Amino acid sequence: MARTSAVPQSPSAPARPASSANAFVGAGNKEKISVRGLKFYYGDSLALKGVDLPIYERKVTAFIGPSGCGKSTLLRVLNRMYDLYPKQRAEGQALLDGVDILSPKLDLNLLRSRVGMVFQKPTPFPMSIYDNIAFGVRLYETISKSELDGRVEAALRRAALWNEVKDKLDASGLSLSGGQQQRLCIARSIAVRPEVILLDEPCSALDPISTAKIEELIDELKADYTIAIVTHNMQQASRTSEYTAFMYLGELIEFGETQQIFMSPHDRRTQDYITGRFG
Ligand SMILES: Nc1ncnc2c1ncn2[C@@H]1O[C@H](COP(=O)(O)OP(=O)(O)OP(=O)(O)O)[C@@H](O)[C@H]1O
Repeated sequence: MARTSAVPQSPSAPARPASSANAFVGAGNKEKISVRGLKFYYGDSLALKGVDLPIYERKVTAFIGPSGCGKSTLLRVLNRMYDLYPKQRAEGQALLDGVDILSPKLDLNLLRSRVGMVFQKPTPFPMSIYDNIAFGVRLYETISKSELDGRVEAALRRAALWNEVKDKLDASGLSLSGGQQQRLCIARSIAVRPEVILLDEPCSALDPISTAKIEELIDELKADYTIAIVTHNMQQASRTSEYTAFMYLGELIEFGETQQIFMSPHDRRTQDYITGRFG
């Protein structure tokens, strides 16, 4: 399926403020997503207070910060997860290849085929392993059974799960272990060939071996996908990402190359958070 947008490119995207300390971070990389002046409301409560941030193509960007600072909210904006809730609204801009994700005219199915999301708790559908993967592909494309078989196998291989499930593709996705279920969800996400994958604390419910497998997978996937990951695990952020965004109370405090953020953060709050001295 062609992934053209239903919404024209936005010619009026405001430039990132020149005064921003982060203005030159990542120069030379392509911005896959550009977040500009993003505010998010839960009813009257302002959860994101004007966030500016690039998410670079085929890089991993980690979002860190204390509980409630708005990390998940930001990720949910990027594939319009909030759309089902009438009292939740976003203002500002979030551009995907220059196209405004927040536009009411945007085709949400198309957006979600381009921007996939994996949640903290593994969420396999109550159906077979095969159908968990095939479901999304069937939703977006009409392909032959043999092509579909190939897509299912390729996604499961890519998610490093094929060898564990190839002899039981008809078994329920819910019969897998937590770590396998999470890799199934990642396979489900990549089977529809998204461009961006949002991972919201994907390892928080997993043991260290499953966590290591997911981290290896992230490392492998970034050759082809743009990845944003929310994590409370500082080692995971520093191991998996090229860029890190530190958020606090709905604001982006600091964004930079992961090594810089962890070795020489510019802001005292970032320093305190990554060294565990916060609050
Ligand atoms: N459904 C909701 N209704 C009202 N307020 C919400 C809702 N979800 C989140 N919030 C509020 O929005 C703010 C940001 O929450 P969010 O879940 O994005 O934070 P977070 O950084 O992802 O936290 P955590 O690390 O604990 O997952 C918090 O103050 C939270 O209480």
